[in-house]
Amino acid sequence: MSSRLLVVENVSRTFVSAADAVPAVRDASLVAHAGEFVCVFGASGSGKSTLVNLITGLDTADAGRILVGQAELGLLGESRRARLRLDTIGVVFQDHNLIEEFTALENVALPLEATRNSRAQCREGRRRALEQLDRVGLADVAHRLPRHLSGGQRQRVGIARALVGDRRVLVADEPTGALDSRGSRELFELIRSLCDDGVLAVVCSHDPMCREIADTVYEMVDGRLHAAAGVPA
Ligand SMILES: Nc1ncnc2c1ncn2[C@@H]1O[C@H](COP(=O)(O)OP(=O)(O)OP(=O)(O)O)[C@@H](O)[C@H]1O
Repeated sequence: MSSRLLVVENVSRTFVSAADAVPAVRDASLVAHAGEFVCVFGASGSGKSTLVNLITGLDTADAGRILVGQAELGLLGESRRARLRLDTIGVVFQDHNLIEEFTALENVALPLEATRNSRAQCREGRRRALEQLDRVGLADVAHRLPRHLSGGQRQRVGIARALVGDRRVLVADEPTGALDSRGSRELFELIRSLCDDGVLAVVCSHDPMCREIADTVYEMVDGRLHAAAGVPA
């Protein structure tokens, strides 16, 4: 397999309040490569969203280390972690989080416009956004508002937005939670084809279809990550 893009090494995260301490992620480790489809399979409350937040630098670990490419997240300040999300790692959630007043194209172009100001740069951003929409099979609905798209199409727009700007790592938290089984299969197959194209996808899901289609499967149980039986980690 090709280059190592993500390393999670003995990572833990406990939420402490006055009343109690919840160990949401406990001593979790995984290694993943460009072109790999990794499924983190687990029940509700097992710690998947916490892991997603740690991998994407939206939250910080109490122990252990996480490397995305060459960057060690624990050594980066908030603004450099935000930069990493713009350059390398994109996130998709169950709720697509699109801006309802913006077209599909405008939504996808948004991450690029955060760092590009001139008109020429904006035009270039739109061109690259259209390229990403084409990659997820939605070039023909680029000018539609999210409310005129199906649930599956909205998730595809979310994936295009997560990858625009040549980001190579896609992290998804229950991306098919709001889709029927056909829509779920189509979305997982899209993610599969993006991986075949070199993207690393880490998909947290409790959908058994995700396990079937992934290259590597981890199970998350009470915050602990286990390589699923019979699957090389
Ligand atoms: N900010 C927080 N403060 C306190 N406890 C939290 C916080 N976030 C998560 N938890 C707790 O950590 C544990 C893991 O939650 P997490 O959301 O990561 O699980 P999950 O597998 O993503 O579940 P779901 O699919 O239902 O979102 C749960 O017991 C949850 O209540």
